[in-house]
Amino acid sequence: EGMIEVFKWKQMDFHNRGDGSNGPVVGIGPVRKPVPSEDLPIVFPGRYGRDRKKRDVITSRDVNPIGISARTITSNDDTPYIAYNNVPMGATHFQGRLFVTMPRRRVGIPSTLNFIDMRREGKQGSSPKLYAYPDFETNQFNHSSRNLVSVYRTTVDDCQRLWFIDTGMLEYPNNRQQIRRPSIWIVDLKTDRVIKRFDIPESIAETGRGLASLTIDIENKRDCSAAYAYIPDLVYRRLYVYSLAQNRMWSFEHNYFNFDPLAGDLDIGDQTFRWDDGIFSITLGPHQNDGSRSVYFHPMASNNEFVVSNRVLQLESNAARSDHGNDFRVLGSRGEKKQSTMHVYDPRTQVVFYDEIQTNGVGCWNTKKPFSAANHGTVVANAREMIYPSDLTIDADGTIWVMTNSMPIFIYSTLETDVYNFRIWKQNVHEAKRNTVCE
Ligand SMILES: O=C(O)c1cc2cc(O)c(O)cc2[nH]1
Repeated sequence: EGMIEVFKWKQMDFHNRGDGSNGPVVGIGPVRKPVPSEDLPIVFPGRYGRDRKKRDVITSRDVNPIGISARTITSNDDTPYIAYNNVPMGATHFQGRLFVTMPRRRVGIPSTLNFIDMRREGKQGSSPKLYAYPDFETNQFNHSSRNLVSVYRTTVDDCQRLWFIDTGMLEYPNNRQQIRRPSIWIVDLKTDRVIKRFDIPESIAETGRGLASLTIDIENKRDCSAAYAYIPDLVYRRLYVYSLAQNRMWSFEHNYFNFDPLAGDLDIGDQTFRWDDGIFSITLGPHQNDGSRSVYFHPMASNNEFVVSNRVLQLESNAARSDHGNDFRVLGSRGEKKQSTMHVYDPRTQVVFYDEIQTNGVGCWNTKKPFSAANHGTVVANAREMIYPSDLTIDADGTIWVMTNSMPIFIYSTLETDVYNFRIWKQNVHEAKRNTVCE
């Protein structure tokens, strides 16, 4: 019942900080060089400008809304590791490796994509150091235009591939720099080789700023090339579709991708602030007999859930329609103060599990029951130890993984470095729904 604390950190640390202090680690973790499938152009900092005009205004994430400046450690831009600046965001488990992302929202982040080797360093309640993935060099954004800049979250598909978006952006406060095109990456987890990198065209997404997650739709495991990625853009409030088979991308717009102006006032970790994040998380229901499936989605600054068929999204010509008719539908409201970052449908229990940011916990909805506030349950809520659940994933064994990262305190106040600020939790899906309305 509830969630089990797996790891906790006061500050995040790395096996390779890049400053020689603990030296490159030899003989642990994958050492193969990733091989991108295409020649990539060199792109210079500033080429893509700061941001598109519409949102050139400073957002509440840049400055404290009541004017008190949060602690910022800038040092100089070359410092490879500044412990305080490392705030983990994503957590995805695959066969003993737990992938942990560290978006580059400050300087001093040695590697944006990392993993914990659970077999070597899986002791419950410990604070393991991170290994860069697929290797340290690929994480050095200033060494090559082929390298990673900033990753928010990852996902593993049914073909044992790790997918993620490199936003291509250094998201420093009041100084965002789009240093190369945002790109979709696919890594084969059996070989740790990069098997695909797709640069997202400027005609689709002006910047990579709001590309914080993606969801992969594969109709049949025997055809791994027939994969679609559904990508919410929380800043420009669009839903992008990438077809691996066609190597093409298209973009949907809909009012349902917008935040709810009445649900943007948040009170988390003793910070009160207003956010305007639009469509944020996408999850897929079960395959129907005709192969179609429901695509559930929600904006973050909203209590509402919506749904569309994957067949609608998969047809590029639908994206160009000015009127989507009834293709996109409102499911309903989860209830007051039920804003959510990530959510995932679990096929074993037919339950959707989701991060709740205002209650600092995990909620659930059994898809066999009508979508009503009364049918949403609480798996766990803990305002002291689960401040701001930033990611929720479910692995192939039916284990839920949750990252809590105290993000609002980092942005608007100061993290205490002698308390545990970051935690990773887990729970079996059947246990998670036990004694809740989701049974
Ligand atoms: O992943 C998130 O929670 C996230 C990323 C991101 C980037 C950004 O520029 C925003 O304004 C909000 C935001 N949320």
